[in-house]
Amino acid sequence: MPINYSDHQLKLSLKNSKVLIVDDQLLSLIVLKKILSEHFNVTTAGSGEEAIEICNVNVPDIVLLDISMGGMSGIDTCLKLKNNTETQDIPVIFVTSFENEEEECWEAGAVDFIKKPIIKETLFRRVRAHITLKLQHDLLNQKVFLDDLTKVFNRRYFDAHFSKMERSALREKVDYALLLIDIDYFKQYNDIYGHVQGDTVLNLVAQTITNSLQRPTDFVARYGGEEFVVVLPHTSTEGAICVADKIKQNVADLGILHKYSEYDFVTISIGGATLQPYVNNKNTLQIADEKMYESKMQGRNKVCF
Ligand SMILES: Nc1nc2c(ncn2[C@@H]2O[C@H](COP(=O)(O)OP(=O)(O)OP(=O)(O)O)[C@@H](O)[C@H]2O)c(=O)[nH]1
Repeated sequence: MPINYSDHQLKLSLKNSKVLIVDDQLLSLIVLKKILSEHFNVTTAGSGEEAIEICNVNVPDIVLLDISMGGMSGIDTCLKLKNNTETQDIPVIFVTSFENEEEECWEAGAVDFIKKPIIKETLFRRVRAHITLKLQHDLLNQKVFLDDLTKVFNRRYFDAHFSKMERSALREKVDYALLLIDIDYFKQYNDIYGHVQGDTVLNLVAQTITNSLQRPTDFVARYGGEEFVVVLPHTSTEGAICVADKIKQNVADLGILHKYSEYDFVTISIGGATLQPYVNNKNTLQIADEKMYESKMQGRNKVCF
């Protein structure tokens, strides 16, 4: 089912959408930028290497890529973007004056290509069409992968991304950590204060966990009713314990009264596990779950690894 933006919303999103133009010919960059910056937020890069750097820091909504450049070619730049989970969804349009490179462009993952000499109206309309599709795709993803109540990622997102991430961590031999977080005595909280207040607490805890994470690649998902899972890529056990302690403290510091709890406030129990590809490849999720249970057994408001 198509998702409809209102005209006003769409215009606003298009105006703010980020276009990256990559070309090693200054004149081409100037011409393309002049046409597109009337409608979009345009950045330029003079090489494939620079484009990759920009995309890693500030992901654009679309990339316009010259095929033949000194240094990294357009095709190699595109392949590099498509091989990185953070940048693989950026649509890439090739801009070319060559006739016989179409096949290679499609194979590299391009969504389209535009032939030189550039026709102003064609360029604008093609770019606009692809950005509109991208915005609709992002909106759909948001609806499919966000938890309605807390607005953090949902279980579906976690399941979809976790196994992919676990495989890439094993392949690249890097550590990553997983935290399972459960609100203590939440059944009693609902019973005493009511479900509406319970929902408010779930929201506050979700936001507190989110605010405790610092790296853009870290993420939190609602794993079940009152349970959250945090994924910390490229993180050692020591680092993950620091993050877990911080989350536990920040939730306790909210000071949400809970008469039933021996701590008098809402607290959380955390179980953690780290995947160390050189040492083990055990099921991190299962270990984190067992550790979380250990935290409960040790008196709650604890972190166990
Ligand atoms: N308000 C609210 N409550 C929920 C939601 N999802 C799950 N819950 C409640 O969370 C409670 C979880 O209770 P239990 O699994 O027994 O655990 P607990 O009371 O937190 O006890 P411990 O985990 O042992 O500390 C249940 O009462 C669920 O109804 C939700 O979306 N909103």
